[in-house]
Amino acid sequence: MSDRSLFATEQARGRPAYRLYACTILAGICLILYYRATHLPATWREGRGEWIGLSLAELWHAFYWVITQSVRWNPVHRRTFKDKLSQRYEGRLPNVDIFVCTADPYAEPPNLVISTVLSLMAYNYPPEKLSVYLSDDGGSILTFYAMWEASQFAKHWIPFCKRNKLEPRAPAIYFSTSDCPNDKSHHEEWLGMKILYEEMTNRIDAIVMSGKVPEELKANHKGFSQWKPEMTSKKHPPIVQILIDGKDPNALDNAGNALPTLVYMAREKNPEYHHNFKAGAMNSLIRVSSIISNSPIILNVDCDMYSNNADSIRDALCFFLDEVKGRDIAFVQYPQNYNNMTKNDTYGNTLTVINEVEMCGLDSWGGPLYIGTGCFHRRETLCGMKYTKEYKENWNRGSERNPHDDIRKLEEKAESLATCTYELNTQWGNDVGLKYGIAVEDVITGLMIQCRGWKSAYYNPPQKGFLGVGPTTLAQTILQHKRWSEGNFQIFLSKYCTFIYGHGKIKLGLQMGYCIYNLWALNSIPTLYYVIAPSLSLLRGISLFPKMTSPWFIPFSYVMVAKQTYSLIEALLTREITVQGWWNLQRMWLIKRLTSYLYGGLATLSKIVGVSKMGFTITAKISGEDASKRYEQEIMEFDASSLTLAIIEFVALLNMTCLVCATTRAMMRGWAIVLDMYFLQILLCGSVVALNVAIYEGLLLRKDKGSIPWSVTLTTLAVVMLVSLLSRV
Ligand SMILES: O=c1ccn([C@@H]2O[C@H](COP(=O)(O)OP(=O)(O)O[C@H]3O[C@H](CO)[C@@H](O)[C@H](O)[C@H]3O)[C@@H](O)[C@H]2O)c(=O)[nH]1
Ligand SMILES: [Mn+2]
Repeated sequence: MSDRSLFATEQARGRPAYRLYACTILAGICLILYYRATHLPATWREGRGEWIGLSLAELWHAFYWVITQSVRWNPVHRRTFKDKLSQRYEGRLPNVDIFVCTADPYAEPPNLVISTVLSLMAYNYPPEKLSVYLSDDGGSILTFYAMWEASQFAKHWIPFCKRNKLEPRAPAIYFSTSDCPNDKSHHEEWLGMKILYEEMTNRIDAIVMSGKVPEELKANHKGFSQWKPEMTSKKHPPIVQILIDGKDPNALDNAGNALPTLVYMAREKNPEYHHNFKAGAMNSLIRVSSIISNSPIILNVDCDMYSNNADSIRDALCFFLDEVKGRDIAFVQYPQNYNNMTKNDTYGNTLTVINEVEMCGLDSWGGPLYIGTGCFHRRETLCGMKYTKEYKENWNRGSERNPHDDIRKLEEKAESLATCTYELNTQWGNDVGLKYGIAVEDVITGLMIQCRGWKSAYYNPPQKGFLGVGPTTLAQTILQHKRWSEGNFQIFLSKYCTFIYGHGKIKLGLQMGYCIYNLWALNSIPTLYYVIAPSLSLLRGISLFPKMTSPWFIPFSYVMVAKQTYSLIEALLTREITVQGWWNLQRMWLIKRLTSYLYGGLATLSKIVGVSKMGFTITAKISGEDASKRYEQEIMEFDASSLTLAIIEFVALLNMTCLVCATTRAMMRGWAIVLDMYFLQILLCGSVVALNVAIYEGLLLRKDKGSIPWSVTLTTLAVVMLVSLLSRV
């Protein structure tokens, strides 16, 4: 590492041990496959069909396991040297634009949005170099009103944060988690700020509830006049309002310092033109910002992802400004962390394994995926530039506006860049900007950037950079993962399939890494088969695994036990997952495969044959009081649709039935014989039952609103009985 480096890359510890372990698993898997191929039952009555099915499922799992090794082979961790950055660049730090996306004032309350916006405006960074843009896909005057309030409150909030070095700088979070300081001098200031903040949020809440902004308030800003009664969220002209112009010498906070620029944008909406969801919003922001601030660096966050670390911009710049290793870095991705997870993470939403293990592994092959939020980009690479050795960034770039220019004229020009027709017959959404047509616009865009020769870096500091709101019910979790698995599978089936499109452009390890997610959807069928066929065979008295006394028993049991043990150790080593949390993760692993991935896969296929169109269901950021209480108590909320629940319940009840039958048989015939014949099958079936205890509770024991309706329980029970009987004929 040279002295001038602004960041360091370190290899994760324990790799030789891991690789040794991986080799033993690989050997075990080969033996299993060999055994399957050479011990095919002679007749169909003896389970030949099930055997073949099981072999195929195991073949798939073996392949998928190999794919997942890419990200565990050589993980790396990054460290930054911010003091060196300040020493060398303090006076000439580049301008930074920040893009925040919101889409619906009711699903994403304006108070949540502005708390995020305020946290970003208060970064520990020269305010005159900072511009924050909000894209409002709801085109709502309520959100605009909240933004206007935020622009006023910022004058108090930003100096308060900087003076007291607060963390986090999202007021909603700060005031709900910190207590009033004891010493008298700060006491008053603190209380005053809290009251100011609460009065503002109360005003905003009241206006959001009433659904309209009172006339006398509209007089406060010219922007309100842009809204006309006939406008709806689906049909309205483009609106751009510069709420704070950082270039205006009079735009100062109450300590006399400059303020960051703050811009509200609602791109034009018209049902006749497809708006391409978040990708469309981002592309409009790229254009609108290009004439207002045009900074070389763009940070992109979702409206719920507030800044939790005031130094994140400086950290990210350590990567970009490193003269040797930073030249080819296109984006710096932070992990997606949530602030609303319970201790044992009922729905396995913390993404800890992805954040702490897999992203670090991807980083060693050329960089993590772009995951849509908490990501710093170079403007040029987002706009389609290819990497060449000669490329030199112009860090001084920024719009050369005259502070006395007519702001309304500038806004009008910006509005003309955010119309529905602007992109017609252009490369926007294709080679320029974020890519359209794929449900995970972020992943595909990042992949295309990497295939143009760029790298990315993953930065996961101990003080988390960004925190957002994760799903809090089963239905939301399933829905989010359906969108993700659908979009990822879409990539795999398109011409952007990493093995083809990425071939020769990105490393094989990275191609494999992408496929971990691209192939989520395909995991559903083999998993479904694996939790049904062996259990049904158990019921029928067909043995599908080697006897306990056979030497082949060893590879099977080794792979099963060692993989689970490793997964538990990996989880515990992150220090963020409890044992109970790991167990919940295993349950969700099963549930996601049986629902999200299955539906995601089907949705992709139906889109390819043209039956359905792409959608983007926003993840809810608020939930009812009753449901929130159960969430806090870590009680599962079975609010998913009946069909979704039916699959989970079917698998749970079927395995229960099979386990009961096997136990009865063992009691009649003697445990020794039955265990020898069926040990692994019973183990598998028993594990599924153990994982599903929470489901049985929801089905049979609980009576609260979050439990499973009796109609669904009875229907599934009837189907399970029918299937069990039929299978024995
Ligand atoms: O038409 C739309 C739909 C969504 N959004 C915004 O997109 C963001 C992400 O939506 P959310 O419902 O929170 O989805 P998540 O599943 O939490 O999002 C993850 O996955 C998405 C891709 O599926 C990425 O775009 C996100 O950045 C990533 O956080 C939010 O800020 C929305 O306001 C829009 O701006 N316009
Ligand atoms: Mn989100």
